[in-house]
Amino acid sequence: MVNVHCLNNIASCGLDLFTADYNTESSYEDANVVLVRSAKMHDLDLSNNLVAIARAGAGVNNIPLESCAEAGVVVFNTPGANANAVKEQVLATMLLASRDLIGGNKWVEDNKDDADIAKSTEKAKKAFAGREIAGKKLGVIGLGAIGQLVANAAISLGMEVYGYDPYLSVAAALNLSREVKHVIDVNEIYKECNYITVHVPALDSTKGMIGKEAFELMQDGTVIINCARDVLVDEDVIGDYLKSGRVKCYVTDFPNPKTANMEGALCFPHLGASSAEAEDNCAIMAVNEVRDFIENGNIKNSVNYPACNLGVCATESRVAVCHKNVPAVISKITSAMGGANVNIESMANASRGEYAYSLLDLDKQPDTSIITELASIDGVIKVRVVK
Ligand SMILES: NC(=O)C1=CN([C@@H]2O[C@H](COP(=O)(O)OP(=O)(O)OC[C@H]3O[C@@H](n4cnc5c(N)ncnc54)[C@H](O)[C@@H]3O)[C@@H](O)[C@H]2O)C=CC1
Ligand SMILES: O=C(O)CCC(=O)C(=O)O
Repeated sequence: MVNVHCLNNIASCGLDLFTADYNTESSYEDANVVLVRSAKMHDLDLSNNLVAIARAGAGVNNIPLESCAEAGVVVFNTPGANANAVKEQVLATMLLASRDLIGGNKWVEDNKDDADIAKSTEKAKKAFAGREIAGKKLGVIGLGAIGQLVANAAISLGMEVYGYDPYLSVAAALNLSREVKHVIDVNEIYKECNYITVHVPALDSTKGMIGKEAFELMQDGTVIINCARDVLVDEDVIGDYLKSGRVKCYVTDFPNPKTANMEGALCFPHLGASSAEAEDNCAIMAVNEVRDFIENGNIKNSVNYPACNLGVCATESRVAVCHKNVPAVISKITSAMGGANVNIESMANASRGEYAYSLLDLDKQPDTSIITELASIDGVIKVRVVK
């Protein structure tokens, strides 16, 4: 039985994909697999039972990736599975920041008992007039799964779009409308754009990336949309720029005591991925990744171990080894197998930074003494008999 613990609500259409070999009611302590959305895992212990964590979503800043790698816990995410939901949220908030639909709706709510509301409407509405987004310039910082969808959608809405992503993947580049102006200096976006939306991961290198220097370059009345993570924008200084009018509106999906009380901030309670479709997509992708890992040892969409795939095991046994990416580990593994007269029928190995992963298909079941021997090799982190 494989024990699964869900730290957050995971859509049932995903959990339903687990067969009777999985117990989805496990405690965290007994879990072999953890499914998570935004729950913070940095202060949780990583038990020896744990082999995989799947983030049903994109951002993994709530998971201690390095400690997991060091403990042989493979962490997955679900790239692109919630991107359309966030794209739609960005478009909606761009419109809300341009047309005072929220103020107008509140006015109706406040005047709902006025028998003459139809007449007063025509007088009141001028207070809620706004501007159109067509013809305006949008800067998209980060052209991954979400950024590219936002950029393309904004083009179809008649905006002029600037995109910035120094690590743009070939796949993302191919999906991007040719009308998006790809800039190599992010300052061009700060100087030129009326709307700026950020879609990068929260990393040490991206924290505070939209700060004083960026605000100083912007035009008066700039709208900033942050549906990525609060730490990307310097929220200690943005209040001053909202007061001065340099920034007209700061949309954030990550309210905190500072922004929730900030005039000019339009805050939402982390709703970007909260659509039924995104929740289903993420749950299905996460469970499929976990099942392929547990049942076949294959790794796809990990954020701390390399991709590695040997398909479905057709030999007597398969062993998976998480290890350090250092010399001689693989030769020691193969000689331990040879010494025990176990033949390696096929093998896959891949590395990612300091860590590596090997899958070995064997002609016979290795006995426990070989597994113990493998586990004791210097540089080996975790050994799992997959079949
Ligand atoms: N509000 C919400 O509910 C959601 C928020 N997110 C957030 O959005 C972020 C982006 O999500 P995806 O587009 O799915 O991820 P992604 O991994 O597909 O795209 C991220 C892009 O950022 C680029 N990038 C990295 N550093 C950069 C830098 N310094 N400057 C410019 N570009 C840089 C990468 O090259 C990549 O193309 C996630 O990391 C997460 O924090 C994601 C989904 C839902
Ligand atoms: O699961 C959620 O609602 C949060 C989604 C998110 O922030 C992400 O995928 O990075």
